[in-house]
Amino acid sequence: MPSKEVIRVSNLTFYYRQEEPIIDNLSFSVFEGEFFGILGPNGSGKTTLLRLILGFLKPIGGKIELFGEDLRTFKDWKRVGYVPQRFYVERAFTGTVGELFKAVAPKEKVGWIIAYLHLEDLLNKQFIKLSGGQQQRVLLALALTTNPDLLLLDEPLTGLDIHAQEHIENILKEISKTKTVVVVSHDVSFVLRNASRILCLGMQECKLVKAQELKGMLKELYRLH
Ligand SMILES: Nc1ncnc2c1ncn2[C@@H]1O[C@H](COP(=O)(O)OP(=O)(O)OP(=O)(O)O)[C@@H](O)[C@H]1O
Repeated sequence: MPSKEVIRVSNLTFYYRQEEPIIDNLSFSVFEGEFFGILGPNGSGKTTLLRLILGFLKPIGGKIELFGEDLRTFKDWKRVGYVPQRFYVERAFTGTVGELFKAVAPKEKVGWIIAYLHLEDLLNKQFIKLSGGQQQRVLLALALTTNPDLLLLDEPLTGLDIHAQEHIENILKEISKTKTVVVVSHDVSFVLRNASRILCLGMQECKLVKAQELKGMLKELYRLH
């Protein structure tokens, strides 16, 4: 039996300014249990695509479905976890890590995730004063508090040192055993190591490829001519 579609994007079109199309008639599906990568050069629309899937932006044309339901009527947001780019949230989170968790859910509901990601020692610290790797673990934990079936991550490794990158990658590997994971990343080797299929944005035509097919396309994707 074929896997269920967790995300279905059909003929999606989006632009901020009509003269500059960002996403043009894009169609693809993400299936249950997949580790799905989204690659593309700066400005190719990766974050925009995630924001469309999350309903923060409305498509100009086409349709998005989550768990088989049209996004326009979808309400089961507990099934979807989102880890935004760390640099975007850094200034917005002024409190301690403990306060952040308190704002999201009661202690008995987030206790498991605090233990799972070893965040106990960080609870009294201010988010802004944590290291990049620690901040990323907190953002991951916040996204996991509802125990979502689908996790969307925007550049989870950016700005982290090798040690922190390895740590986050291992956590994501573990998480992907039980959840569908969609990752936007600039780190081609990270995506190649983990994703089974990869959507490449920003080429003349967006392409959906299997990981083993990607290597031959990197020149075109990143315009390395
Ligand atoms: N709110 C906005 N208003 C107008 N244009 C925007 C807005 N957000 C993004 N853009 C433009 O849309 C294009 C796609 O941006 P987006 O952030 O989705 O790309 P990206 O692939 O995620 O880039 P990066 O790799 O740099 O994070 C860029 O040209 C960007 O300047």
